Amino acid sequence: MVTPLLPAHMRDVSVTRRGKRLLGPVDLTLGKTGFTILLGPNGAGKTTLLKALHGLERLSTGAVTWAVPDDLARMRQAYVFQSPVMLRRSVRANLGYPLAILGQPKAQVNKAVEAWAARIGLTPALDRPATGLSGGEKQKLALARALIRTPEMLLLDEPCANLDGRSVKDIEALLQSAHQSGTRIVMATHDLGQARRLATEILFLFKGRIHEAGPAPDAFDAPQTPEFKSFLNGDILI
Ligand SMILES: Nc1ncnc2c1ncn2[C@@H]1O[C@H](COP(=O)(O)OP(=O)(O)OP(=O)(O)O)[C@@H](O)[C@H]1O
Repeated sequence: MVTPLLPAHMRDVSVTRRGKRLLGPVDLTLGKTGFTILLGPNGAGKTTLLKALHGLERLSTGAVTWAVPDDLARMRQAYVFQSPVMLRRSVRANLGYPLAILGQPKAQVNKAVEAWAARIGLTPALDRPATGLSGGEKQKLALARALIRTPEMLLLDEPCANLDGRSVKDIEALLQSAHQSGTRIVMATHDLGQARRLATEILFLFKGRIHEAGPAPDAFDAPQTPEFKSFLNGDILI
């Protein structure tokens, strides 16, 4: 039997750069299932926390541990950046890339690519350069490219920033479906409506620290900290 990736633990994690603490100290356990939404004002440390979890940030103190060794843990996660990074190749090559580097046979890669292209409405664009897609199309492609190898954990940094309603709806549907299929999701967003629609669990960050953590309906209905209350009221936190 394959050892599950989760739970993951952040213990006393902090990130300091040029004398400024960007994150922490943070203690956090991510359970085996759930859709965690990271909320917080600009500069609260959401991106830093996501990167620290994925091993992209040098930690100043503490450690992130998974139920499997770090190198295996990394391979079983996918990270979607706020601005999607496209290979200067076709949509087909972008979508198939994660499977191709795993050495999967071409026919199998093509089958998966075509199924995912159909799901995200990009079948007609398969042989066009990915760099020419619209913002919404690029973000859907980035998400499909992350999901094509069914990661156990998906980390997303504001994947819907600057997208129109149609694209947001499509991306949320893909995320809901991945969550229902068992992918553990941690996602930063500025959009409270989106957080209410998607979250099973909320983490509210302010000045690099977690101020609120808990099940989503409770956190929204009865916020425990003055900072999260103010944030939900739309106040400007400084
Ligand atoms: N490499 C770095 N060196 C110095 N400061 C940094 C570095 N990276 C990020 N910061 C600062 O760290 C703080 C936290 O940034 P982070 O991007 O994690 O916040 P965020 O909550 O994701 O913000 P936003 O919602 O604006 O994306 C910010 O004040 C940012 O300017």
